[in-house]
Amino acid sequence: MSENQGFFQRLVSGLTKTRDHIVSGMDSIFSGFSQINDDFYDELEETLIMGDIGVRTTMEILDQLREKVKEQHIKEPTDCRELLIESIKEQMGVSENAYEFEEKTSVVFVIGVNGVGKTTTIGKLAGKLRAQDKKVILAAADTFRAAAGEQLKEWANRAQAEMIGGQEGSDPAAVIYDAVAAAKARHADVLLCDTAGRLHNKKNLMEELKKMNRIIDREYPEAYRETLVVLDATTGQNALAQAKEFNEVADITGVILTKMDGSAKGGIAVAIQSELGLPVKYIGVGETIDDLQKFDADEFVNALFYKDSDAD
Ligand SMILES: Nc1nc2c(ncn2[C@@H]2O[C@H](COP(=O)(O)OP(=O)(O)OP(=O)(O)O)[C@@H](O)[C@H]2O)c(=O)[nH]1
Repeated sequence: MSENQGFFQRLVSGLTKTRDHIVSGMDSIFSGFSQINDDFYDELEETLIMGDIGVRTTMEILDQLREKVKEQHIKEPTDCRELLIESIKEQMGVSENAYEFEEKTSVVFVIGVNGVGKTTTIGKLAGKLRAQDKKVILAAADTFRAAAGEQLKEWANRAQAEMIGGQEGSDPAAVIYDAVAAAKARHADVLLCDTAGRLHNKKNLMEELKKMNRIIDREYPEAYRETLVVLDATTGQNALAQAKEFNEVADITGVILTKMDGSAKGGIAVAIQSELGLPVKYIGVGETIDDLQKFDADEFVNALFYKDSDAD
């Protein structure tokens, strides 16, 4: 098995629950109807919405499908499968320069509510960058939660990255200041900042992020900037709502969706890209350091719909 195929198969197995939830339902509609009629479209609509693809996106996908069916004089419901896959891919678009920060001297803020897998994700990302021989420094600026610093330290050790901060209750802005000084002095490639992304006080969160951003603007203006929000894919529509709220308080440049392996709600990746215009950049497909994958919309849809072979 080539490395690429292995990667695809891991994605396929990570998406098992989502596939069972969305694709099996759709396939039974394709085979269960003998003609394309309103009921057929209604059932597809329900399955897509239940699959967390989002209401607006579902409507657009179905409008496109209707158009294509008409244009191409399609009569058989089973012939709609490929058209539907095409439409889902079109909804997701492509984002350019998505991974530029990996190549540049950069500062990456990572935000997200408790328990979404933020610390684990930062550890995985550090591991990924270290594997590319990058010098990585972690800033433990989530200073509210007890043990957050310790947990991050464990990941820093695992990834062989340095960590700055970690004192519970210290000022996050001071941690960022120290971390920037360290990043400059040690010529780090990427400074990954774990921040306390608490949404229950949006004003405070906004102020805190602004303060940290001002420090970087002043002390490290040459650094490339990235703000990633971590969302738990098992929470479906709730993850979409969180992304929306974070987007109101910060200039989010991308999303990391965790726990795709345990989620039946992977369709949320489509909704986040299509409804919010936020690129999903990585997905978490397990708990170990290697379980973070770059997100490729085409590959994602292929892994959902063509589990046995490479669709390209
Ligand atoms: N299956 C699976 N589990 C994951 C994934 N990412 C994180 N987890 C697990 O989710 C749990 C929570 O992860 P943490 O990294 O502690 O979450 P957090 O968001 O940092 O939480 P706080 O530090 O409390 O804000 C841990 O048990 C992780 O192992 C993933 O992609 N797949």
